[in-house]
Amino acid sequence: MVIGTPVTPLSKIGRTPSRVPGSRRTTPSKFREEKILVTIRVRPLSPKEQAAYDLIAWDFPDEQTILSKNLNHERHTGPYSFDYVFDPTCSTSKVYEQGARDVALSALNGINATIFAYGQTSSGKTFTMRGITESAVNDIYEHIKFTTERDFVLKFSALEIYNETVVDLLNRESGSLRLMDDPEKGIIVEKLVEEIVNDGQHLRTLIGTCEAQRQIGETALNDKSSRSHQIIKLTIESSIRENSGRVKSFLATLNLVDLAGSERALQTSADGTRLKEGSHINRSLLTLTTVIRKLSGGKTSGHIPYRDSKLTRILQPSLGGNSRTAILCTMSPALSHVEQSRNTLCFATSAKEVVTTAQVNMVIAEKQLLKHLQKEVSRLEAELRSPDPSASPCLRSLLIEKERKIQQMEEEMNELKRQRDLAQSQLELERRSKELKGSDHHGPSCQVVKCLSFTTENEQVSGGSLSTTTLGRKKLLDRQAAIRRSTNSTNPSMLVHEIRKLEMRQRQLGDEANHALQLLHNEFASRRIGSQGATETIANLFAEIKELHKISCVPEQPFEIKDKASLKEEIARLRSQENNIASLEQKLENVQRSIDELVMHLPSCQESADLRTPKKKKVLPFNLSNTSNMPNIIRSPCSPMSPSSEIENRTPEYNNGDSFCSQKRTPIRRTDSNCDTPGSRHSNSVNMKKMQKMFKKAAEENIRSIKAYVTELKERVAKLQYQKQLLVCQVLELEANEAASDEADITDQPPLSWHLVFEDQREQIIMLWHLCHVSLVHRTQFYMLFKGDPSDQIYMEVELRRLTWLDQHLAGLGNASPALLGDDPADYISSSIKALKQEREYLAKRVSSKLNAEEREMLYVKWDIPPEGKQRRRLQLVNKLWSDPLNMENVRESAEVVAQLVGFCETGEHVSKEMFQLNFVCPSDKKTWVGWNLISNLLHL
Ligand SMILES: Nc1ncnc2c1ncn2[C@@H]1O[C@H](COP(=O)(O)OP(=O)(O)OP(=O)(O)O)[C@@H](O)[C@H]1O
Repeated sequence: MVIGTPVTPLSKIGRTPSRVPGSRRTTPSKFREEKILVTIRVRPLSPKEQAAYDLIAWDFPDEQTILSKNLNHERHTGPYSFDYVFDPTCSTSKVYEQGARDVALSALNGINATIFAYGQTSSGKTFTMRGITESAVNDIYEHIKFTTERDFVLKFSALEIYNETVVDLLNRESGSLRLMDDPEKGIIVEKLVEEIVNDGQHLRTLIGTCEAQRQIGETALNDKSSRSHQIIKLTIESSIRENSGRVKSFLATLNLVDLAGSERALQTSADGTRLKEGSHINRSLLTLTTVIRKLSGGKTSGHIPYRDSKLTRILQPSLGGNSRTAILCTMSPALSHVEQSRNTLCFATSAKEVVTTAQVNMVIAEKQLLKHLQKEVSRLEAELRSPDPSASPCLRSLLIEKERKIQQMEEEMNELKRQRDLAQSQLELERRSKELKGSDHHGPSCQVVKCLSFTTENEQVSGGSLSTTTLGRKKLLDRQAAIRRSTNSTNPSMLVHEIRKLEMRQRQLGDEANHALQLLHNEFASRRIGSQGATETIANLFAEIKELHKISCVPEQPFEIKDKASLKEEIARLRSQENNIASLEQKLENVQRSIDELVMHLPSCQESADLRTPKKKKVLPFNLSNTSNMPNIIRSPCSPMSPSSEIENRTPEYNNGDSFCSQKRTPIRRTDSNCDTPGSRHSNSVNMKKMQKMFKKAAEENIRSIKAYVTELKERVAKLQYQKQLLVCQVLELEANEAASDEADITDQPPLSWHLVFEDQREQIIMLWHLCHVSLVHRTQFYMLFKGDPSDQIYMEVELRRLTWLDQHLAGLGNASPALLGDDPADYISSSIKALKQEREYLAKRVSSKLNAEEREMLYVKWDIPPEGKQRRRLQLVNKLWSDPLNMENVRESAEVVAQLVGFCETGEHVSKEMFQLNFVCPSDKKTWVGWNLISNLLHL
């Protein structure tokens, strides 16, 4: 039978706290107050009593109550209530189970316990205690047998108090032993032999020896009357080794006390020695009764006469002290002993009011540990006050680590500052450009982000992530090129419809580019400025734009898709378009470069303008009064987003009839309209120098404005390209679905090659997560969910595309035109880094609750985290998570740890693949994308 932890009935919990004599000997952890467990055992009538036709004088209406039968027609005695009342039929094992076991086994858990039998002579104390002791010994060894995680040491000692003399029952020769007050341990019996118990049998032998040594005498009531109080003391120490390596020990004593019986000299017919014994017995029992009575009155201070007898001195801790206590009161049922029985019941009634305050006793070693820890704390405090790196290697390495981090942070700050300065200057440019554009808030710049433009394979990516490794970056550049090349798809009608829409926009872009070029041409032609080179450049640009227009011109077709063959045709057409888009991009690049060249020519323009002053006089469209309207005059051409009504060039106030300025939607016509107008004639009277200066300024601004616009066009083409790629992703998804029903479709994607592709893509994704400061939780979820299953293909592709795009965006932030980012671009990166930092802090808080001590320790050792400061270690631990994108071991372990910290498992109980949905909705809809959200929200995807 396995012995469980003893439990005290709630009803036993007392109210009155009491002093704890003897509690100083060990380190108590917590104490609990409870009343003494008091039970009554009534033995059967003895043969002698039966022979004398004695009657049973008591009734037992229930298990808790006893009352007299009123056989002599006297008044009723009782009823008396106790924790249990055992009638003459009850076995000793039942008495043990209900009246002693719980208390006795407390000693196994470091709580002192005392069980004693009290009663009139010959009432059955020794009989009962013998059975109790035997059962307790059995239970204790049973418990030890099944509690393998703890080491137990049992020590045995025994004494008797005979005629107020304490005698060692294991060593009678030692004579009378003295009682001593020990400040730590309370009352101790000097020189009392304590023997270590080997096993249960050894213990039984020792108990037997003591019984044999005990003073027994024959009285009229009992042939073998105990003439002394016997106390068997079992000290139980148990130790357990905790995870921390600290040994935790409990120490408690179980006292098994068999008191001598109270007796009446008359009844026992005692004389001589027996009379003397009886008088000592009675006196000590009287003291015990007094002590119990006083304690039961709730007295915790004041005089309690413990010292009036050796019995009460020794039992002091058990009576209202640091002990759980059970008193078994035995009585004869006989009518002839009813008076003594009443006394016993009175004693029991008092005893049940006594409250003890038992505590779990930790072994003194804990105090030593505490002292040691205090010393350690003082030492560390002193070290912190005057850090001496040479004194502690750990501290030194921490300092080095800190310095390294500070340096790294400084570098990051410098980089961010650099990016901020760059962005500020770009913002300044944008501001000026906006001033020129006046109230037009609907132009393409409102919709487009500069960074959408793709880099070529050979192009250097500037302003990229701070911790990019060359290897990782090179792979990503390769990937970007690969993405541009990749187009393989089938063609559902919906997608074709989408693609056609995009193509329409593409055509519009071509138109706008054309307009831009014409405007540029007109600017130069009408002013007759620029060199021969500039004229040639413009001519070339025209040709290119024409070409561009031709490319993007797709004949309108109905979108209806009839069968699979036509789907394939459409896809094939799209594939051919891919190159056209690339070439469109290239051409816009050329346009931009050409414009750059023209801007370079501006100083010479000024010179030539000065030289041709007389001619210019005739053609100058401006005078001083219309400078405020200049932004309206030199606005960019309309975009598909801009309503035509907003793009008209307003007529300057003072030149209402000016043909140049009054043209609507067609600034080109300015060249056709002769500047020999009333306005121009009026300008002849204006100071020529001032006009020249103004013209030069206007031309400059105009060209810059066109340049900015072409940049935007380029961006929009890039975005178009990206949108097309996303559509291709969707086609891939459909293909994957189709594959389930049509195996032939996947024959060109053998499992082996997919596996290799998967590994490659995963490495790239991991690197991109790192570069783009993507949330660790997102990384972990994705990593755990997608393990290379063929159905993961589309998810991998999409994740890669998203990240590639985002990475390009971040890399382009440093040199992109501000194009309505609105805020400081450096903020985007820093806010992502900040979000990641917050996420790490959040994870650090979960380390101690989600990882057990062993797991933590293992990771600390594995990741070389010095043993300094719990909190610091946790933070260092989470800082190592997902910190090395090239180390797949680190990646795998990081994913496992983060999964454990946030509490999701590989089976995807809390996450699903659908979370990484393919329809490219704004990622802000996804709850888990902490870092990604911040960035992508800003991109207006
Ligand atoms: N519950 C019982 N069932 C049967 N016999 C019992 C029971 N209790 C006691 N006896 C018998 O009664 C007699 C007296 O018991 P015991 O010696 O235990 O009394 P005691 O209270 O210890 O007396 P004393 O104080 O004189 O030592 C013994 O012969 C014992 O076997």
